[in-house]
Amino acid sequence: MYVPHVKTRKVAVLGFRAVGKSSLTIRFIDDVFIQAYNPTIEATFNKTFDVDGSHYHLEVADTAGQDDYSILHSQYALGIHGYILVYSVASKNSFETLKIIRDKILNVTGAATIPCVLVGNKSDLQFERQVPREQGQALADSWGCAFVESSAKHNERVEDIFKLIIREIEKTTQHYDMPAESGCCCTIM
Ligand SMILES: Nc1nc2c(ncn2[C@@H]2O[C@H](COP(=O)(O)OP(=O)(O)OP(=O)(O)O)[C@@H](O)[C@H]2O)c(=O)[nH]1
Repeated sequence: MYVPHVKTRKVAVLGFRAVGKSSLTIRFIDDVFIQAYNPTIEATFNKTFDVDGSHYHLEVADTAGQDDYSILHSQYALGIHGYILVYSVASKNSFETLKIIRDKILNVTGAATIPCVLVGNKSDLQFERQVPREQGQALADSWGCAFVESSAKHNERVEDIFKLIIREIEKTTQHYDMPAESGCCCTIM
């Protein structure tokens, strides 16, 4: 009997408070949207899905909202294959804060670059927009990462975020699934 090989990948969802990290995660996992705001302490979710013909078991760490002065806990820096960095298109401050968050990840991991997807969430709030799409795209280009604007509320581009992070991880980590005897090591684990 053919048993498909499942690759396990761990990602962390990081960003300023109330940008929609939990909403995106829960929309992806359970396809629901919760209007009420409940600050996250931390939560881990799991989902198995297919990307580009491969099976993935994705572990998603939904983190507490960060500000400029928050300490990045090491569990979100080590053992994570990729990062989903979320701002709200209706909050310039949340966009600026992401630059600091990414620097903290680079500091803690010691990596020069990290597999990541930059996400401008709440794209449905067009009349409250403070961050033009072009600015998001330019930041993602400067980081060499994928970019998407999403709406957890309207379920727009949500699954794409998780497919994109898998693709970003695979670009840099083809060797994760090699047998241990091959003597390979991982970059940011
Ligand atoms: N209009 C709109 N509201 C959203 C969207 N995503 C989330 N929200 C709302 O924004 C608020 C915060 O959402 P959360 O998902 O709790 O945000 P979070 O980033 O996980 O919050 P913390 O964990 O406290 O940092 C809630 O009231 C959500 O309903 C979206 O795409 N559009």
